[in-house]
Amino acid sequence: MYGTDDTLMILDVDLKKHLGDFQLDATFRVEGKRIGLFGPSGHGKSTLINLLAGLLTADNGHIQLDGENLYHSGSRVNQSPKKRHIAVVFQHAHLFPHYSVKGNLLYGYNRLKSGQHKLQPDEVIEALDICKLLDRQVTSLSGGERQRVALGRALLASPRLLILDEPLSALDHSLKGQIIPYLRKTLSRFEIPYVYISHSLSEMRLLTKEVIVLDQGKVESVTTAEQIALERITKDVRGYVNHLKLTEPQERGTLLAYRWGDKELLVTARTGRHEGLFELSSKEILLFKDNPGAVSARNMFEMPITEIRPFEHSVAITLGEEPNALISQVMHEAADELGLKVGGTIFVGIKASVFRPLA
Ligand SMILES: Nc1ncnc2c1ncn2[C@@H]1O[C@H](COP(=O)(O)OP(=O)(O)OP(=O)(O)O)[C@@H](O)[C@H]1O
Repeated sequence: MYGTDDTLMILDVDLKKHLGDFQLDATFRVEGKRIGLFGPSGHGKSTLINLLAGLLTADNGHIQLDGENLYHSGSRVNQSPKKRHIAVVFQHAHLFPHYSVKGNLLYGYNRLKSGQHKLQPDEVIEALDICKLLDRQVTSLSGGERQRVALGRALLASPRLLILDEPLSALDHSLKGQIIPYLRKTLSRFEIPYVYISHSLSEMRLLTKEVIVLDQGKVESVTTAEQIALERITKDVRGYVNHLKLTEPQERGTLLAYRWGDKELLVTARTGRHEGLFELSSKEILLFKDNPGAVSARNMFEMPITEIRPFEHSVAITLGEEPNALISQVMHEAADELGLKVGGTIFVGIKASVFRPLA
């Protein structure tokens, strides 16, 4: 997790909306500034955010943002989208084709009254690394560049709430990997609260804190992406995916060595000297009761056991403390044989080849 929580947004929603055969019946109250809206396709995420932004009107209910009614059917309040000051970045960046990148970026900014500008163009342009694109026509941009410009335009409109509606889903895997760091950096730097919509749990974990889970038009829970990931540990073939931030590699023969807390991790160089986030599945962390001596795993440490959580078919074991904690998983029988205890220690083996760069 990153950023501070000093500008929390309170969003209180109770909405009903009938669309053909679909019924949205969403009730939740969430406090935070990095909110996720998560759920399978067709379960009402876009309908809900269109209602929040005022692009669609509910049958009845209310939307309160920081105590102010944006919509309240009982009191006949229904603020226009413009008055709500909510900016939306859609899946396909809807840029104005007849304006340059600069023209697009400044579109909302130039329409604000003085005193309404929360952010300045230079800082947004720098954070999104789009300085070299300013004079380009938007029709010549790549998908990732278009999304960065769309995000910059939305931020410069100084909204009270930013909605990101699956902003990465139209991009291929490697472009996603490139744009996620910009999103993380930009969204954590500027104090604009946002709602991030996706059906990717990985994006939810990297970009949000509180998560509203929609299921068939209803709010199933308000939770965190970490909690969802943990609960899926036995259902997901990849188990629980640990994210490790590794920088400044040193060469160690054919491997790369990264400093990780007080330890050194040896990693196979798959994509050169990658710096940033790496993924490591809970299934790829082997546990040993005693030091096994010579093994093929290049990484072998003794780590403290800080939490043990039993799930249906396996047990999740947290090793070490944040920001260098890892979650491993073993079957219940193995957990018994290993004699795991919170406060005890265990030997941990990880092959150098199992770390995957996120980009
Ligand atoms: N105007 C409409 N008339 C009838 N049904 C609609 C209308 N708009 C949306 N729906 C239906 O409402 C349901 C919810 O749609 P919505 O777009 O909100 O889902 P979603 O969770 O955003 O899905 P996705 O992740 O695929 O974007 C779907 O079954 C959709 O077909």
